[in-house]
Amino acid sequence: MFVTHQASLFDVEPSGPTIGDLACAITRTQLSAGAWVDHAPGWVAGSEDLFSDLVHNVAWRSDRRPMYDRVVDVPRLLCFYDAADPLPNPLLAQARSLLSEHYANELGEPFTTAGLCLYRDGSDSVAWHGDTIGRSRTADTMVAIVSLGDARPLLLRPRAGGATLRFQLGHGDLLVMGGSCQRTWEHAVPKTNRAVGPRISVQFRPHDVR
Ligand SMILES: O=C(O)CCC(=O)C(=O)O
Ligand SMILES: [Fe+2]
Repeated sequence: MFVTHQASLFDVEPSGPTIGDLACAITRTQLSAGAWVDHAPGWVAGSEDLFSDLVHNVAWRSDRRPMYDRVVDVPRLLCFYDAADPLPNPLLAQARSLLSEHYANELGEPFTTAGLCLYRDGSDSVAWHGDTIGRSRTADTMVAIVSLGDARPLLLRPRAGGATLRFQLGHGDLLVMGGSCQRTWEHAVPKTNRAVGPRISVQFRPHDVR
């Protein structure tokens, strides 16, 4: 495989990965315009095994997209699992069920799809955007992100202008964007010159939200 990753000393559990109790772990930050973020650092403990399973066994593909007068590689590898597709590791199915259960009342529907991104190094990134394809263009919803591998900052900024928030995400952390967040805020994972190892982001979304 093309990526190398050094296991974090703090992240290797002899018993393998385990998922924590969401109710105790989450801190909510209320944002402007009806948006919010929930953050649970280290939600998946011992996530190193899960990370290395996904790095090696997911059918990662690179996407290309038009930019100005050229077609360029999207700077990260991707794999998308629709609601009916089996997830590549049982822990992801468990995470999705726990998230669906925890947010059932507030979200009113389960998380169904899983989008996986692999940031191979600091030159992989995602530019400022909201996940506004589908119902999230017009309605409140949630996008739940589980981060594995090396930490990278996920930035959030209000579309109306204002200060940028920064969440350093990796090593089993959970971040959930909710309310109007996809419409009224944008998020990004910027490139960095720092030496960073690979990171995997798993995004769980409800039906017809991308
Ligand atoms: O890397 C992340 O956690 C964010 C990915 C993202 O925003 C997206 O794929 O829509
Ligand atoms: Fe996104």
